[in-house]
Amino acid sequence: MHVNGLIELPGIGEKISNKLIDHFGSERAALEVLRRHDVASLSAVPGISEKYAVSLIHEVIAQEEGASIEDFLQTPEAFNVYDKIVGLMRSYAHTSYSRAKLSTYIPYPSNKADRIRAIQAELKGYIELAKKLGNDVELSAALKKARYLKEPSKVAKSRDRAIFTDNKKDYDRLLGEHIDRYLDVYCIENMGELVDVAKGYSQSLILGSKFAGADFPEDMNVDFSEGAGEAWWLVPEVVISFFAANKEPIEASLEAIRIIRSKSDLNICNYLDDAKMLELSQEMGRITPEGELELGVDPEIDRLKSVLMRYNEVLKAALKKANADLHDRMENNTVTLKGSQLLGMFGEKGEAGLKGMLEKEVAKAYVEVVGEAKSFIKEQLALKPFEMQHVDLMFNDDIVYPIELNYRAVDGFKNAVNRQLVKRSLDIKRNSAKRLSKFEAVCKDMVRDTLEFDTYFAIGLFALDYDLRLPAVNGHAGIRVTDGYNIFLRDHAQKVEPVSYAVGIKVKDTKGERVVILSGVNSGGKTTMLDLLAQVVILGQMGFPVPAGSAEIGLVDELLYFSKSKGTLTAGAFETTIKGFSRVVSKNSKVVLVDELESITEPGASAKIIAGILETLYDNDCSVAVFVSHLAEQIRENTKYSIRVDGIEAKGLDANLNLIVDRTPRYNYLAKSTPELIVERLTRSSDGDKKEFYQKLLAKFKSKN
Ligand SMILES: Nc1ncnc2c1ncn2[C@@H]1O[C@H](COP(=O)(O)OP(=O)(O)OP(=O)(O)O)[C@@H](O)[C@H]1O
Repeated sequence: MHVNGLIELPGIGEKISNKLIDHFGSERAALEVLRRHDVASLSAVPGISEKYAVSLIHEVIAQEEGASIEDFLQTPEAFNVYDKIVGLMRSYAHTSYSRAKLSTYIPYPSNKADRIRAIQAELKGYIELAKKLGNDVELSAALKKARYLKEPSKVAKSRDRAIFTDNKKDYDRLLGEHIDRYLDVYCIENMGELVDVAKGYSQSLILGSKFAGADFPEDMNVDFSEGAGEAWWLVPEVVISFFAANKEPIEASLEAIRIIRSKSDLNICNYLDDAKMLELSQEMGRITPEGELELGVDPEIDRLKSVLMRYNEVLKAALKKANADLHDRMENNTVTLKGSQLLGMFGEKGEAGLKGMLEKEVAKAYVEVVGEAKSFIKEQLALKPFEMQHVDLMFNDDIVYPIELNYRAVDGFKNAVNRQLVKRSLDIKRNSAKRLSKFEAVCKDMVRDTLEFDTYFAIGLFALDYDLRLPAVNGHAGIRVTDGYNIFLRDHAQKVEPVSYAVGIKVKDTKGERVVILSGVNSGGKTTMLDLLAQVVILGQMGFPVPAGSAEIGLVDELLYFSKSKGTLTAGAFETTIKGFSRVVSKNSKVVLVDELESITEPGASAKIIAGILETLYDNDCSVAVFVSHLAEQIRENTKYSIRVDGIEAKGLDANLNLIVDRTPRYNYLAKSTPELIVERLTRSSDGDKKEFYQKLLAKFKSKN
């Protein structure tokens, strides 16, 4: 892009520029978004609507290519046709990225013939691709989930872990990499200091060899980096967070690429071979969108997690059962006291003696019940011997009833399990982060290319659905449409009749006249024909396929489309309209389409004005023009130029006396007007005096022709 700074672009003031820099992080990043024509990212900036984003991209294109959409589409009606076409096309996009991006394609002027042909060449492949992949529901589902990758929300700083380096160089590097956003980082001189500071953390990550082999206190959890302490080792959760936050679009892109490659010849994202695709998708399958490890990745982690989740409920159940069992066992017990034992109660040892004696009676049952409770806990939580040591401590050796748990021991148990989980998760996350970290840049490219694919694929699908074909493109202004149809008629109830027409290009029965009048019956399809020609010019000059069995366009620089005015204009509006027509004077090559200009004023004056405009266009070698008018004869009377008149004729009346219209214009033919046909219908459907009267009127028409 030739634009060096945001502020150089029209439409971007200081306020917007700051907003963009703020949102994208730097001016460079913002310019990159503009350079990519990425409307979707641009319109995600607060305060920037999609419409404004599209207009900014059009400015960028104007700077890059020296071609602006306003230069080509010279009238609101021309814009309207463009907007409607793009609107139809957008409905074929699967992603909001491509939907927005489709609005950035513009019709190019004639000096961009190479660009137009290059787009045509690229689209040719995508039209073929749409035939192969258009009905693939899996591809469509995958593409719908693709979207631009986002930065993950910030990972919270860990209070459990800290990094200790033994040298200033590593320390400065870590700060430079902003690792201190996620972990405390220390540069430590000696062992004493290290042990002192490390006390505040449950895990100490040590970089450098100074402390290797040193005697650390037993309760200190130390981890030595084998390498230079890269991000994946120090803060694997940060590396993983990017992939976790973007799990859906990354996996969707992988799936889309897999389908595209397996069902077509397109080697999309060729920098990612099948082995790498497999590795990436396996790694992605191991993490959850929250950045945790998926269930099943490591059975030990699953077990530890399940222990932490269920231990409370299992302990409660064990306790309840133990108390019930003890109660049941003792319920049927009777104790027989010998007389001496009974008397002993009143002796020196008193009640204590009796309790000691009774304890023996309960002890067996108590030990058995507690033993069963421990086994139950072990079995339910699948505990390991080391964890069972904590469970042992939960039960009192001395008999108490009801049996109670020692809650300090329960806490110790929970902490021990948690420590194991944290350590093991860290190890496994490090492995994942190490493997994933090499894919970060690749993922960005891959998702971008998938979204770009969807943009062209949408055009391919649109072309397939509307049966569009690439036109032949040549240098001199002209349009030929064979078996064309107006795409805006698609949803009409009537069957669309294909039409053929040419202006500025020689076909049978013409001399390739560039400026013509199109006459015809009311509702014959004249406006529909002008719309079709506008569609062909716009799509053709975008490098896109057009709605015709075959078509040829001579490239021009401007399209001027003027639709029918709603009635006679006031003097002021009339003046404005004529001023609008003064644009035809420019020497630029152009296509001019005008619908019934006569209705702006009285017929006599209109015919003179139209004749003048036609002469001006006639004198410009590189203009083509189609004027729809009912005043063909009067216009011809007002000019010495030989202007071709074509006509959409009603061939007559059918058995029900309805008009039979041939929608394809007949060259060099002034079509009968509807009034004449109506008089003919009245003649045929009446008799007697009335028939005679209608015949007389009809004869007037005939004599005029
Ligand atoms: N090729 C076609 N196939 C099917 N229907 C068509 C075709 N062309 C036009 N029509 C239908 O005929 C009707 C009249 O078309 P249109 O408005 O283009 O005629 P018109 O000649 O411009 O009429 P008017 O002289 O009243 O302005 C519309 O409903 C349109 O959908």
